[in-house]
Amino acid sequence: MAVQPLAPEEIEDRLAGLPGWSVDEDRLTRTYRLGSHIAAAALVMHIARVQDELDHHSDLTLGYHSVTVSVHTHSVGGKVTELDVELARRVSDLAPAHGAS
Ligand SMILES: C[C@H](O)[C@H](O)[C@H]1CNC2=NC(N)=NC(=O)C2=N1
Repeated sequence: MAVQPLAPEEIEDRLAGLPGWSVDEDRLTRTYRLGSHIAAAALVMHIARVQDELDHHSDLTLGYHSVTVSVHTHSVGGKVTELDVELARRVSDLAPAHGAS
């Protein structure tokens, strides 16, 4: 079955398992803080590799000591789907190894 937008209660349920993440204007988002700009850039690269693996891509904003991840699903008109939740879970799993918080 094709991916479908999640209902508001489904999004709340998924957010309960994704500490630090929130939904803003139909985007699943989190900002990570890192110890240096290079550490932040390395996190961006790691996330980019996972995104190509999943064939699902967030917008990544590289700051001085920060990375902001913002994702929705283009193919359903920019709503939050299970694909976004899966990417958020993958990012949550890999971020601590970068010292991200
Ligand atoms: C052809 C390719 O599978 C699609 O364009 C993928 C790529 N990455 C994507 N990323 C996101 N966030 N939403 C999509 O609908 C999407 N579609």
